[in-house]
Amino acid sequence: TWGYGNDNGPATWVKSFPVAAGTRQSPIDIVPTAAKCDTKLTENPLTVNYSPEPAMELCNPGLSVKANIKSKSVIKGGPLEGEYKLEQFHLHWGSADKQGSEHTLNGKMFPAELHLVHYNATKYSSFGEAVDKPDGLAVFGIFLKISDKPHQGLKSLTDVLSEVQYKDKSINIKQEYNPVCLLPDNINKYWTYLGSLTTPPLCESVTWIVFEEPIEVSEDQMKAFRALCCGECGSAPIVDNYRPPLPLGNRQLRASFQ
Ligand SMILES: NS(=O)(=O)c1ccc(B(O)O)cc1
Ligand SMILES: [Zn+2]
Repeated sequence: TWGYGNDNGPATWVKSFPVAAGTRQSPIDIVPTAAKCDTKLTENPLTVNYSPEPAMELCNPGLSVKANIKSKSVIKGGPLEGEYKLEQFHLHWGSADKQGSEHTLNGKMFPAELHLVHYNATKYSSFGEAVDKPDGLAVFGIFLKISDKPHQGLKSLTDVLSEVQYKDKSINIKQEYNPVCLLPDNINKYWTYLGSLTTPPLCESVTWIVFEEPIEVSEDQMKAFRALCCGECGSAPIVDNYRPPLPLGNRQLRASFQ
């Protein structure tokens, strides 16, 4: 099956998933000077209405770490038509701080990138129905950068990652958890473009919203992600689970700010 190794990594995915060679693939390199500031985005601010998740499920599907959301947490506005409901969030990270993010900023990689995955609940009745529709999904991309202080919101998760170290392990976070704690302070400054899932099946169904402001995490928190395993005890660590950027082609990258 697909992965991030030499024999099954991003360059091989097109064999089983021809859309990998499509015209609206993700991630991309974000070049702020090439983005068009669109006042329609500022006039219609992005609104986030997240709710606390009691007993949030955290799992290790083998190539990342993922939290599944059951409560009604929704977003709308900005580039979105209708209301999009949070389905899950997960991350991509590197084996070292010099790499790990999927989107890049003027060619620069961040140590990690957090994805909050939403589906168009106005038009579709489930994530599964929305996942392959051109207006089906909206994903928040949030860059992580290293600081000397841990990220408090992520700490509830990084402190228990050892309990989902191996593939198919899952736990419930006892303390109720509101994913709003994962967002940067300023969500009014973002870039948006039409793209895809960054892993197979690579569906071209995502309106990407990538925030300018990173969230700050500690080196110890990065080490906790890098200690997760792809399989059972003794299997390789989950690291470098990122797809490198694809050409923007003739897509328009829009900015919500000057
Ligand atoms: N990495 S991503 O946010 O583009 C993403 C989200 C969901 C799925 B999926 O449900 O298969 C795959 C990739
Ligand atoms: Zn992702």
